[in-house]
Amino acid sequence: MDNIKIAIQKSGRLNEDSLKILKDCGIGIDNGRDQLKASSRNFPLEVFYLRNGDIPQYLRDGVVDIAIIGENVLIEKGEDIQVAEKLGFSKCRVSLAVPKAYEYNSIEDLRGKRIATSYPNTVKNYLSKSGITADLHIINGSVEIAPNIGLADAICDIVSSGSTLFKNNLKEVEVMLSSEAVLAVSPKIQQQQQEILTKLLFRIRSVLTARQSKYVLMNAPNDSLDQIIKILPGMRSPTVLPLAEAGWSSVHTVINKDKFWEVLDELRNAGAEGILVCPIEKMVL
Ligand SMILES: Nc1ncnc2c1ncn2[C@@H]1O[C@H](COP(=O)(O)OP(=O)(O)OP(=O)(O)O)[C@@H](O)[C@H]1O
Ligand SMILES: O=P(O)(O)OC[C@H]1O[C@H](OP(=O)(O)OP(=O)(O)O)[C@H](O)[C@@H]1O
Ligand SMILES: [Mg+2]
Repeated sequence: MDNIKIAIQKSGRLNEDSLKILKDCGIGIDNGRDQLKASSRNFPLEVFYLRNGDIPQYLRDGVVDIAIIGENVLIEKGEDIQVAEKLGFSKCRVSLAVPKAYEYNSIEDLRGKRIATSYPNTVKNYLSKSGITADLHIINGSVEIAPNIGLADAICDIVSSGSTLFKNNLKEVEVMLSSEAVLAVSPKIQQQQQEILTKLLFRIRSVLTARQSKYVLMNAPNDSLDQIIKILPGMRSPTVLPLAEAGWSSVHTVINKDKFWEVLDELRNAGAEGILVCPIEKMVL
């Protein structure tokens, strides 16, 4: 069987988490330093290490079959390319920002202004929805410095914690889109590679579901069991096993990791004790 070719970012913010998700899928990659191409030893997959910004074109040309890429880059350069799955890491937004001192009222304030950005199509499309055009200065990095050196009146760039904006005396005024890493698919993918992709997606989804979930165990007095079971937002009904001590049971379930803290107090008030929360490695629904 032929391999499926996957592009991942060579270096930068997506590289480590992209390799990690493949590893969590049980895909071993012999990763020679400075290698631009590597094969898996136990899955029909070949990895190409590329620049994030170049990946849409490689997908379009069919040089690679799939890729892990920032959704924001697809929106900017590859609206024709399909997303197979959102991967839950490298979450950020693409926003417009202006100097802190500027009294911003609405998008109208940007009409005819100079905007520095690496995302010209995204900005143009966003402004055009309000019938606005601006003077775009396309730069590849350190965009946030542009207003301070007199190059632009506003910027459009990636915002995550907001600390880069803060350090450069800027404020976020419009969130144009939210982004995360995604698995994108070439429009030229062949049948054989599509079959490998189906297998890979099954593994990825099992990993993503497991990352979202926790295995929770607790001891509970039998007369509180009904109440505790009602509180637990489980996959299905929890497992209840008798403890050696009469009148007590052990309750096991799987819950969404964000939900755990929400229900913890309720569980304790209902009489649950010795609550254990364990990570789950893979979860097949
Ligand atoms: N501060 C951030 N927080 C979270 N995600 C981010 C952040 N900055 C960038 N990203 C996401 O990670 C992707 C890669 O960003 P990074 O800065 O590593 O590379 P790049 O300069 O966009 O790409 P290239 O590989 O072409 O040099 C971005 O497209 C975006 O989706
Ligand atoms: O809101 P924050 O948490 O400060 O993150 C936003 C910053 O992160 C990215 O830059 P990066 O560090 O990737 O540098 P780069 O410009 O060289 O890509 C992005 O271009 C912003 O500048
Ligand atoms: Mg960056």
